[in-house]
Amino acid sequence: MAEEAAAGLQGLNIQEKAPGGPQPTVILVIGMAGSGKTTFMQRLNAHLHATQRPGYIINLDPAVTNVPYGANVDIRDTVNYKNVMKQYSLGPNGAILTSLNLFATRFDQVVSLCEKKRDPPLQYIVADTPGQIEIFTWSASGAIITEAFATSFPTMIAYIIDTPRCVGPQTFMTNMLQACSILYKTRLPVLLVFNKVDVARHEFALDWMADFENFHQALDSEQSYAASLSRSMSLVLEQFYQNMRSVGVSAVTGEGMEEFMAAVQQCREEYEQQYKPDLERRQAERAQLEQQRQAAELERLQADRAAGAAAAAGGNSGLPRGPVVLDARKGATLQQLEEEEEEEEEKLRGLD
Ligand SMILES: Nc1nc2c(ncn2[C@@H]2O[C@H](COP(=O)(O)OP(=O)(O)OP(=O)(O)O)[C@@H](O)[C@H]2O)c(=O)[nH]1
Repeated sequence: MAEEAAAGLQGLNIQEKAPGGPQPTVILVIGMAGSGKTTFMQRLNAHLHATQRPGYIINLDPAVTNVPYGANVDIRDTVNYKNVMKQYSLGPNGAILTSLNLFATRFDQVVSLCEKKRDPPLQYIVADTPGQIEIFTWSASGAIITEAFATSFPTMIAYIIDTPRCVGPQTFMTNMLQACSILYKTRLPVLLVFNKVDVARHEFALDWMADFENFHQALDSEQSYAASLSRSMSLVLEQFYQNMRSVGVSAVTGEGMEEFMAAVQQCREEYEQQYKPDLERRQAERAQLEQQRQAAELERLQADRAAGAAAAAGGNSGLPRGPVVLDARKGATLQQLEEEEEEEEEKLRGLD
């Protein structure tokens, strides 16, 4: 595995694929800057090792200076973020986005690495994403990477939340809206991971999600426009909360990690029952549309060829050969018109 990381993606020759057995679950770790993604990755990696669940760790953050967990694939081995910044005269966020775009073009190779036969077989593939959340969730490269995983493996999103910061109802609402938008964009199972429970317990958040009146009470003291927006949004999000799984963890102490693993299993089941049939339906629809497009193209091509052949057979006049009835003179054929024309010419010659 170290060799793969050291080699980056250069010159990979992946031939052996894992046989039919159960596929590993992909956990995409997403969250706002400072929510504790990297620390959580480190904890999860340690937990997988301790409980003997073979995992494969991927770092997709090109700007991170220190990766405290041993990544099997690291975007930094393939793309140099600082060079990208210089070469394309970009700022830090533009360079992260461009690095991710460059990496996405070769992501099929990462998927092949994940599919490679191993003994014991992989159970989990965990990917850390850039701290600037929108660079992954709202970019084409983020969508390509997510879809590449989701079409190959059971995939879910672990949305990391900084619990102590969410004690403020408006920060809580901002986090919920982000999670909701990710759910609707990717359609993948999303697990809300309330991190840092060693600093602040997450039960208040569960309470707000279970009953919006409790959330409104928390907002009572605030009269700003943002507070009233949060109040309205809590009603909109009621349905979203009902379908949402959540778990409280501490990436520092390791609390809640087994509950997290159990929730991941439930998300995997949800993927199999809901996302996969939907994905297969969308793929079938896409294939049917492609078939229809090809049939229409073929028909157009055949019509063009037929018209071309007819034009060639009609000589330079461009008119089809034979006694074709012309519109301008009802009943007159091309032959008749030519004869009449000759007669006219003879008459004129006679006059001369
Ligand atoms: N007390 C406590 N602190 C935590 C926990 N998880 C992370 N932290 C701290 O939160 C800060 C941010 O953690 P990171 O893991 O760097 O967060 P991140 O989301 O990867 O940050 P970016 O890469 O900048 O987006 C660090 O100081 C961590 O030590 C936790 O469970 N408990």
